[in-house]
Amino acid sequence: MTPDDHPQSAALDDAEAAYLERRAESLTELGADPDERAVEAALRPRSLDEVIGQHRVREQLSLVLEAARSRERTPDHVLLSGPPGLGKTTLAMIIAAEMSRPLRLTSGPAITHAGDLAAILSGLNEGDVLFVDEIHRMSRPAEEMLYLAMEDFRVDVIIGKGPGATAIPLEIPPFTLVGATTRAGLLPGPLRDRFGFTAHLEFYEPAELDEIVRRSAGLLGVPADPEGTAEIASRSRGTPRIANRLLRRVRDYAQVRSDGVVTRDIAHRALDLFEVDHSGLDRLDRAVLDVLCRRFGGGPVGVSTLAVAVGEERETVEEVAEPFLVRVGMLARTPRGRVATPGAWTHLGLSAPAGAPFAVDETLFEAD
Ligand SMILES: Nc1ncnc2c1ncn2[C@@H]1O[C@H](COP(=O)(O)OP(=O)(O)OP(=O)(O)O)[C@@H](O)[C@H]1O
Repeated sequence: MTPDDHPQSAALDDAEAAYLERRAESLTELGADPDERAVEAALRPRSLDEVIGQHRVREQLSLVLEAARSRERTPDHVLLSGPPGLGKTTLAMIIAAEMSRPLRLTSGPAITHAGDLAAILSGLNEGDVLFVDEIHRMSRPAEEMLYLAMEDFRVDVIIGKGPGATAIPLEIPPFTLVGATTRAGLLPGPLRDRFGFTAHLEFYEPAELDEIVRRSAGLLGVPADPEGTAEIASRSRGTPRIANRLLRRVRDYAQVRSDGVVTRDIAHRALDLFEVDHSGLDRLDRAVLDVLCRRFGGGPVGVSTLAVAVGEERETVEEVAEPFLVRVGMLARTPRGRVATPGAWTHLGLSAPAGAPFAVDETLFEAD
């Protein structure tokens, strides 16, 4: 099925195009190339049935939506958390499509004043789905306004300042808020508690990524053999967005340097060229491990220091590189800072010095 076959396609495409336009600048992986963005949009699953992996979340969400449909009520508010590129925006779009309702999209950093939020909320119609990306970055006053809106479908708009200020209550039609965050831990308890359904998206297994790459290759009309897609999947850091991006780069390589077919050898050569290694680590991942091992003897070292040492924003190291390195067992978080595991030393082809943290006291490490 092509994206255009889907009944909600037109409505989604408008919302999606406008939203992606606004956040293009911040999507470092996607760049501002309109063609790349169009391809990314075309590859998005349009219904829960098309979503690959995340079986539990899919099943839970399907139940929540079906129950709401049968009661003819708007579904409970939904919080989606997990590292970038795992499908939070895609799921928000699907929630709206499955409820046959329009999706309104905004993001936490765009809501700097409570008034910004009041304007968005007052423009909603009954049953609309409001997607707030990076919800943990909303301003405090807006957050407090959102509590009331989520619970009572009402906000108090404050007119004036100081002792003369008056609160004017404003009714809002019932709506569903879908919040997305890479940092669920940063959400204040009262906000988290107001979501009726919370789902944490996990990194994908290689077999699931392989299915995603095969589906995307099919949609893009890229001829690929099974070993070729498996090679791309195994180097995609457990992340569908990266899998799709690597597929596009391997396709480029296959077209320019070969006969256009994605084989294992072509994928191998292309990904080496783009500095994605066999475990899927990219330049930033390797830089983090390199600095940690070579400069700080394996740690422990604070994440801010690590970020400065690799020349990246703290958020990027914390939200992009770190979760993957923890997941593949190369980095651990401890109360005293980040430390390299034996796997990190092996990956870099180095041997851990006698005083490296893991050799000293394993009880230092937190369970997660
Ligand atoms: N389960 C899935 N099955 C197939 N493709 C997927 C799946 N999840 C995500 N994708 C693909 O990965 C791309 C990235 O997904 P999406 O933009 O929803 O991620 P995200 O979690 O919202 O990331 P960010 O927080 O960085 O915006 C989508 O274009 C889609 O094609």
